Amino acid sequence: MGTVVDAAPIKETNGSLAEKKPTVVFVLGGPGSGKGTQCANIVKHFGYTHLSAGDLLRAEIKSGSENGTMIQNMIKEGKIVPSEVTIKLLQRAIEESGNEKFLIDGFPRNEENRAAFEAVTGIEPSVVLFFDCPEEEMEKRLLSRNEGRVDDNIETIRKRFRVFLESSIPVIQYYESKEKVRKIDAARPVEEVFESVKAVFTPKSEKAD
Ligand SMILES: Nc1ncnc2c1ncn2[C@@H]1O[C@H](COP(=O)(O)OP(=O)(O)OP(=O)(O)O)[C@@H](O)[C@H]1O
Ligand SMILES: Nc1ccn([C@H]2C[C@H](O)[C@@H](COP(=O)(O)O)O2)c(=O)n1
Ligand SMILES: [Mg+2]
Repeated sequence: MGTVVDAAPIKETNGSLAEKKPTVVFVLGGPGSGKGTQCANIVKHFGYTHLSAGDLLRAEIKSGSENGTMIQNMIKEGKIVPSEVTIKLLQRAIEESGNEKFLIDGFPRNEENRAAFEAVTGIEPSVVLFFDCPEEEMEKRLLSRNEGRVDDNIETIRKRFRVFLESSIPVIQYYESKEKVRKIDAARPVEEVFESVKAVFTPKSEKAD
């Protein structure tokens, strides 16, 4: 069967999200770099709502949605799901949250994600966190994650690494050119990484001299 995507236009809420002026931080980094782990810490300390694009897509599969099979197949292959599907899930989660500060984890994964999100929502990120980690360390973490994810096997992990290099790094470079990227050395223990993350979220006036 061909790819199923919702035929309804996703522009229904166009502009309204931007009018609410939410603060959005994109959280990027290779598979297993620790995005989800650090987002959980940021939520506790700084009151953001964590929206993981991968988690939203996995929930969509479980919900029995008509796009479930397509999403499942793409995740198994380490491929990126069409932007209209992922953006719709993100828009809904933002609108339902009641918060105005969001960590959007694992999105945008490619140029199509980036441009479509901006066009549809009118939102630009205030900051882009980039968790920088060597592949060897990410591979070790993913192979011992034990959460039963269909993509945590060596064959899919290698495909995800390739997609990250080919499609996601250019997005990080785009935001570097806009001076929005805060690069974090993610190869250290969780607590040390979070010390660097905290510095990004702490206003200059509150930092010790
Ligand atoms: N700094 C760290 N040192 C060692 N292990 C870590 C570190 N950060 C996270 N982990 C572990 O590595 C695994 C992957 O972490 P996490 O799920 O946060 O990564 P992710 O970037 O969200 O990955 P994905 O892109 O696949 O969702 C988890 O088992 C987590 O407990
Ligand atoms: N913007 C996104 C984010 C995720 N996906 C798919 C493809 C990924 O390999 C998978 C898992 O994401 P993760 O939990 O590792 O962030 O979900 C996508 O297609 N588009
Ligand atoms: Mg994750």
